[in-house]
Amino acid sequence: MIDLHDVRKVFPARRRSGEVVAVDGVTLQVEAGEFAGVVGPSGSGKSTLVRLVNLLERPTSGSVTVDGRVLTDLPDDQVRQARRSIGMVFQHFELLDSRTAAGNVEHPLELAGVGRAERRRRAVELLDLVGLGERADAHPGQLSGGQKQRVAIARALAVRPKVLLCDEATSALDQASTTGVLELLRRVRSELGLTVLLITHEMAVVKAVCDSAVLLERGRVVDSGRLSEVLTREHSPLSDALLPAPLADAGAGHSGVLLRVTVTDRTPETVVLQTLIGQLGLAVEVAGGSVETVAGGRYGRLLLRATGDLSRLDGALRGLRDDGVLIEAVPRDTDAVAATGAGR
Ligand SMILES: Nc1ncnc2c1ncn2[C@@H]1O[C@H](COP(=O)(O)OP(=O)(O)OP(=O)(O)O)[C@@H](O)[C@H]1O
Repeated sequence: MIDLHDVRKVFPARRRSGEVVAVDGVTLQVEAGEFAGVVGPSGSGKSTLVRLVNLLERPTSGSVTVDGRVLTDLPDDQVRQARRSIGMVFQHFELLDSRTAAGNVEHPLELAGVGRAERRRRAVELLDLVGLGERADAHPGQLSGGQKQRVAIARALAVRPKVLLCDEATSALDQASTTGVLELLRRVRSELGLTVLLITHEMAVVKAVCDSAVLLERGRVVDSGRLSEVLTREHSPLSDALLPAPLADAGAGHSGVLLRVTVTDRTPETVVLQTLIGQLGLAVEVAGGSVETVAGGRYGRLLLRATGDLSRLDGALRGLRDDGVLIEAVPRDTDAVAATGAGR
């Protein structure tokens, strides 16, 4: 549904001479119906990338294809037309203060030449869909942040887009509103069969709603994949960003062996504990880490400390790894560094 090929965007630098390469040769695909996230540190090119998808920014080079149309081949007037099948939601809502909630939702329909009665009917329907049917006549100043974002989502859906772009859509919201807006986005994605591309700097947002994610750094894709696959990787920039490593001092200064375990749906920690405690008779404690539910599966990273007769441990670890369990002993004299992944 969204296909970027070797896209590059170069801006003239704002406060100095020279250029800024905001997006540097990005190739990515988002399938129809997929909920994809783009994450990365500040300045990594996320906002620019999302604006390249609907050609709010024209790429310096490379191609952008949405729903089978190569937007980068189209002249500006046809791009404006094509943009109608792409909705966009912004961090700060960008609602018109002078208009009511319904008036804001009607706005893109007005621009598209839809008649008054049909506009109103559609606005009421969409405000119902986002749970704001009762507030159709409220002005943005009378609505909470979460409600304003719901109006903005209804407005983005007014022209029946196939693709919804979300630029830090929950970054200005408190936790409760964030949860509500993310649930709404998931629901409209399913009910309307949308493809969603969401950019965020918050990993929790990606874990809550995305099927797949792309990690950007300095305008380049450094890692990507479906979450259910990324989270089963022992070491990767994206899996490290999504699953926090155990605390640095979790294992320092203690006896026994520290073991780092990546928990996945297929290899739950019970398999490891059964081997270490049940078969080897070791005492095992959790020295750090967490396990959470992401994309419908259980994933996490645990740091275990095993004590007792360790003579058969190496063989047992080999057996576990042969069975697909992601487990490794943390080298003794670099416990703390290795446990955080900082030594990599
Ligand atoms: N219109 C512009 N003119 C010049 N430089 C720009 C322009 N837009 C973005 N940049 C630069 O491009 C780089 C990427 O910016 P962008 O806003 O896309 O990153 P980001 O990952 O969204 O950052 P943040 O999370 O802080 O919003 C930055 O160095 C930024 O200063």
